[in-house]
Amino acid sequence: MAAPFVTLSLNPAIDQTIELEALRPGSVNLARGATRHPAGKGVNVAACLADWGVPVTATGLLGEANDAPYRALFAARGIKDCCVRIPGETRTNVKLLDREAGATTDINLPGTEPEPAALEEALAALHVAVGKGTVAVLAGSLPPGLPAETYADLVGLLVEQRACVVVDASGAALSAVLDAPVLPHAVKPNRHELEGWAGRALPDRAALLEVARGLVGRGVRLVVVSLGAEGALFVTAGEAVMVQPPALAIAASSVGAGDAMVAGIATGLAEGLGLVALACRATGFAVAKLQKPGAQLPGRAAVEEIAAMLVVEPVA
Ligand SMILES: O=P(O)(O)OC[C@H]1O[C@](O)(CO)[C@@H](O)[C@@H]1O
Repeated sequence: MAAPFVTLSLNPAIDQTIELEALRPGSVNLARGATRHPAGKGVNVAACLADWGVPVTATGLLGEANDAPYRALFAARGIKDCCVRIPGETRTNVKLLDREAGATTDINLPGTEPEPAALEEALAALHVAVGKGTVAVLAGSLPPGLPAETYADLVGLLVEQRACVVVDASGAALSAVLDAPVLPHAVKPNRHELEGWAGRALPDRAALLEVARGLVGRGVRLVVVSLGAEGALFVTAGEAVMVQPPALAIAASSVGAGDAMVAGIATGLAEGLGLVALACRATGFAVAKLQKPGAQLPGRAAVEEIAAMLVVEPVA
């Protein structure tokens, strides 16, 4: 039977977050401590969906040598584990959390090139899980050796299966998706990723809106541009709104806030929410995540409370 929500993680990562008083590049830095979380964009989206309380299937690739934290995560959150194991380890990405600056420096490794048979098996598992009405989330970088068109080709196949496809990718993989004849239902670039696609700086709201509307004009039904502390811009054919998050202190970490937003978008699409409600839901997910380490939401009531407080501004 088709799953309601499916995520694909072809290049997951264990996030090692190292907490520093202040990051001093080029010097010896004494850490306050470190934590490790099973992560990667698709895994993070799946974890947030599970916290929201909807059934979710995780597909993709995991290194068999260090899959224990993923097994534990999937078991604890009730996520259906359809990930294919490959020889070796899932990469570890390092996040340097600078408490003084309130900023995180990400050091993301390339990951492991999968054998063609393992990739084929992972994609077969994705197609088995997906059916009419499934919200399928393709998120994160591609591992070495995979062509940039990997997501673009998958979008075509998943749309044929009548899934609602959401893509969170960057660089050449995002460009290939946006240049393909069959487009996903929704994309969520950040400013930098959208600038990469546009080939120019997008310094203000007007510039972001113009490019987002261009994508909607090409056939993407929903474009969400995440802007960190500034909030996010949500654009469809008929409407555009900006949601500004409250000026909250980040209690835990900002890593994965974009993934939480993608999970919120996925639930909004599954429920057929209007743009304003979807924008508040998605931003509510992202803001709620900031209060927790790793990809965790504090629970439906807390997310809904945050979503209800958000200021939504129509954008012309
Ligand atoms: O797949 P990418 O683009 O390398 O990003 C992976 C990183 O993104 C995150 O999912 C946060 O968005 C981290 O958990 C992870 O380390």
